[in-house]
Amino acid sequence: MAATVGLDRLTVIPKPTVAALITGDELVHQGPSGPGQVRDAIGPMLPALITQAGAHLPAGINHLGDSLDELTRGLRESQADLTLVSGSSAAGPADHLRQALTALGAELVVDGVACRPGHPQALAQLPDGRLILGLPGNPFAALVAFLTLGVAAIARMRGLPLAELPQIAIPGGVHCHPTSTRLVPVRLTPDGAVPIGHDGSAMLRGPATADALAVVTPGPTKAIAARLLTSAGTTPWAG
Ligand SMILES: Nc1nc2c(c(=O)[nH]1)N[C@H]1C(S)=C(S)[C@@H](COP(=O)(O)OP(=O)(O)OC[C@H]3O[C@@H](n4cnc5c(N)ncnc54)[C@H](O)[C@@H]3O)O[C@H]1N2
Ligand code: MOO
Repeated sequence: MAATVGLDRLTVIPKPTVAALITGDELVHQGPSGPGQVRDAIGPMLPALITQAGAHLPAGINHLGDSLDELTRGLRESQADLTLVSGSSAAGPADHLRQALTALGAELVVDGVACRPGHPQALAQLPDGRLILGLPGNPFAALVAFLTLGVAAIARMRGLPLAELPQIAIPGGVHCHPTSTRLVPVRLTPDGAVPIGHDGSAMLRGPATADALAVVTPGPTKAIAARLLTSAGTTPWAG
């Protein structure tokens, strides 16, 4: 098309690159989990999310143990524009993200987001400008964190505006959180959105079977309308 209108030089923005570091000594990657084990549910969902957000994942999914050294090395060696780290965003003895960021001289740009699930997410910038996004270990919380800060970071790296979220009625109402924005899996009907439950932060059943997520603003009681996270190309539900 550029050639047909006689253009010889074009400004292009390359697709951002993303790396994924999945941490957790308790994680297994095949078959059912045994005592003290958890099947990794974040690694399998990230490639499609990253592609839908418009980025590449050239080095695939990397699995790390729960040590500060391993995480610091993984972050230092990552060449990606945006590195995702799951499972070390909180403040427990095996949660090393903040210490690793300090060791690398990173600036913590966002330290927690007032949303449920997903509030321990963190966004940091290394001295050379590359970004690091901490995803909470609970799988629905990790999904929400990617959709909240991950999609926004990738959109801005691509020079794109953030998607406007349409409003939708919730005829039966939905409970608000007093101080945080709730992300609620919903089914879409001709009358509006209907919450489908199974929305605990460790659960993927609700989001996996939802048509979209309702973005419910904080309030004292129930909301009868919400914004809808469903715009094409940015969510797992886009058709
Ligand atoms: N002092 C605080 N502690 C915690 C807070 C807080 O704000 N302050 N928030 C809680 C919330 S909410 C969440 S969510 C978790 C996030 O913790 P981490 O990101 O450090 O994650 P872990 O503790 O390693 O894991 C939490 C939970 O998820 C399981 N997990 C981890 N990775 C995976 C995976 N890839 N696939 C499936 N499940 C995974 C892990 O086994 C744990 O059960 O922090 C709370 N604590
Ligand atoms: O981010 Mo946590 O409970 O919201 O899973």
